[in-house]
Amino acid sequence: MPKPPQLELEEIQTYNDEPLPWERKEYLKCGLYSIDLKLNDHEKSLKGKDKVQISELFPLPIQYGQFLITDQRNFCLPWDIMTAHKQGLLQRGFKMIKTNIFVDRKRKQDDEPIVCNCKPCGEGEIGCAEECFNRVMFYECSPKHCPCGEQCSNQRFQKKESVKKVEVFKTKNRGFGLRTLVKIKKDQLILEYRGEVISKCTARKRMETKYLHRKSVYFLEYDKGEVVDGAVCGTLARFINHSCAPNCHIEKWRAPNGEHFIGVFASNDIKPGTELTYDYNFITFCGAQEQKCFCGTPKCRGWIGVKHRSTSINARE
Ligand SMILES: C[S@@+](CC[C@H](N)C(=O)[O-])C[C@H]1O[C@@H](n2cnc3c(N)ncnc32)[C@H](O)[C@@H]1O
Repeated sequence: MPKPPQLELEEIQTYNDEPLPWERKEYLKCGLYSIDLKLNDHEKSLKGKDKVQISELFPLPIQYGQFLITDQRNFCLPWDIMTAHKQGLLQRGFKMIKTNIFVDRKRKQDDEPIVCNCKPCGEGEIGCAEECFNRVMFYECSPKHCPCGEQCSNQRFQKKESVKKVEVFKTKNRGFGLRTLVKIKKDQLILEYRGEVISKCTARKRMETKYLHRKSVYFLEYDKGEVVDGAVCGTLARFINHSCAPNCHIEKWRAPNGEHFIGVFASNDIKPGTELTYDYNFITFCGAQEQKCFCGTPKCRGWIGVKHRSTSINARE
């Protein structure tokens, strides 16, 4: 059996904003441990340490605890953690997450799903193709309610049908970028852009504090008054750079519970080894102001972000 890599417990993320109960739960679920999130007396006594053992944060049962700590077993890291580790993402303090984290409000739970009028199809046929009115409206069908059942092809985000073989690489002058290792077809969903869903007010606060000296910004408009922040956690989509002549674009799809899926889609067929890019200017990329563009294409406009538009976080409120 191959030896599992030795993972250092990561540096603890600290958040200055007082967390709400569901936010704390969501962070813990996603493995983002923060000293500031745990405020009982025992945890407070741990403050000031750079690194904390998980067993210190969650005291283990008396009889079983010692066994859990000392027992050694081989294990295989899950694919996404392993990939992130190999690409050095863990060291950069970035976590992959499976769903968005809602920081300033609760996730919507039971919105009335919109059901299409497609006819159930025979075995081997594809349901909810181009004519499906949910698809036309950029709504994903609900697995529980769609008349096409298992054959519905309009649940790409929910079925996580993204391109798995992509790779983070270091560019010459634009930080890290993302490229595909496989052929991608026009209109294919490449990746979901996930992160923390925050209000524009929180986004502005973050810009003025913890992101003040950061060169890279990871905000993407989620809904009216809200943005997805992919800086601390998200998917590899947050490594996609801007280009004035891009090969991808962003689409926003409605989820059956009333939330949204933000996706990076292929604008044309893309060959393996090609860097993935989209145009930040055609979607609100709050905060990415006055950055020089180094996309290097003949169509380059010289700047990325919202420099020449009145859509910054401040201007919108
Ligand atoms: C969403 S991040 C993209 C990933 C980023 N390059 C990284 O290393 O994490 C956006 C940031 O990447 C950089 N960037 C993206 N596209 C660029 C471009 N065409 N020219 C210059 N910088 C770019 C800018 O610093 C921008 O704020």
